[in-house]
Amino acid sequence: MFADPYDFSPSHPYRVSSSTTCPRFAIIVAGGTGTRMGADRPKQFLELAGEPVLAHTLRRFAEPGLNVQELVLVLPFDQLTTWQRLCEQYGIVVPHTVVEGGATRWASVRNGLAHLAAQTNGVVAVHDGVRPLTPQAVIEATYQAAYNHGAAVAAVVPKDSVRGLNQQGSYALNRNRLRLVQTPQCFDISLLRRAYQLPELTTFTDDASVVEDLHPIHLVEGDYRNLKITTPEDMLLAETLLLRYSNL
Ligand SMILES: Nc1ccn([C@@H]2O[C@H](COP(=O)(O)OP(=O)(O)OP(=O)(O)O)[C@@H](O)[C@H]2O)c(=O)n1
Ligand SMILES: C[C@](O)(CO)[C@H](O)COP(=O)(O)O
Repeated sequence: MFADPYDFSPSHPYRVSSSTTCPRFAIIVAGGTGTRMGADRPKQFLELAGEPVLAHTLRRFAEPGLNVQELVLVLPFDQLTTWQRLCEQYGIVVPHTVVEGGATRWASVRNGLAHLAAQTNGVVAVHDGVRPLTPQAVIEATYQAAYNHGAAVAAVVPKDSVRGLNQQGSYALNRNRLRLVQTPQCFDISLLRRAYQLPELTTFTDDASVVEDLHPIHLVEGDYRNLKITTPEDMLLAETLLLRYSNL
């Protein structure tokens, strides 16, 4: 269904050293306000199974087996002390660096990337702070695939039928030729930096859409449990999944 993420052909330009020695970084974007959630605070701070959503997400990337060197957390500029208080209240001790976000997701990623300006070599993952259920295997496979291909994104096959809209009404789309895109989205760090030096477009919805004019995007099999908390019912679903799958 997906191209093999472990393509070890010797000629690939991105395979310059063994993947275990290639530095890994992560930018967790949590600079949004959560308008669609409609809660009394940004959804990344809501309590999910006893902890803020963001604490679950950070822990996924702090797993020792992943070997992530630096975790950059992007927050709304006016919520830095809120997060500091939550860390104290819930005893969140995952090492991370906090960076102020921007007006759009694109601007938040760019700020996170600016913090990694000294890093010239390695793979960087960009991940939504509101995806607290990403399995380790998906994170590892996406880092690996970016090491092998330069740019890799987790995605799943749509489960529902899909229709496009036209002047007459709507028409059926072949869902076997479509993918629903998730995060993490992992990139060679120099490639991502080049892409984020270009102007922001209104068509950008994720990092793959920022990079794709410069480099092909390799798809890695994602996971249906890797949901993005967007509207209130997602909180119920996420809580159920977290309790059911404690060892994702
Ligand atoms: N200026 C922004 C906007 C979004 N994000 C982050 O990007 C991820 C995906 O965005 P989305 O689910 O749309 O979050 P919000 O923008 O907070 O939600 P909404 O669109 O409903 O306001 C979230 O982790 C969000 O915090 C960000 O870092 N900076
Ligand atoms: C990046 C993303 O999570 C991939 O599915 C998604 O595009 C974010 O979209 P949103 O418009 O910020 O909700």
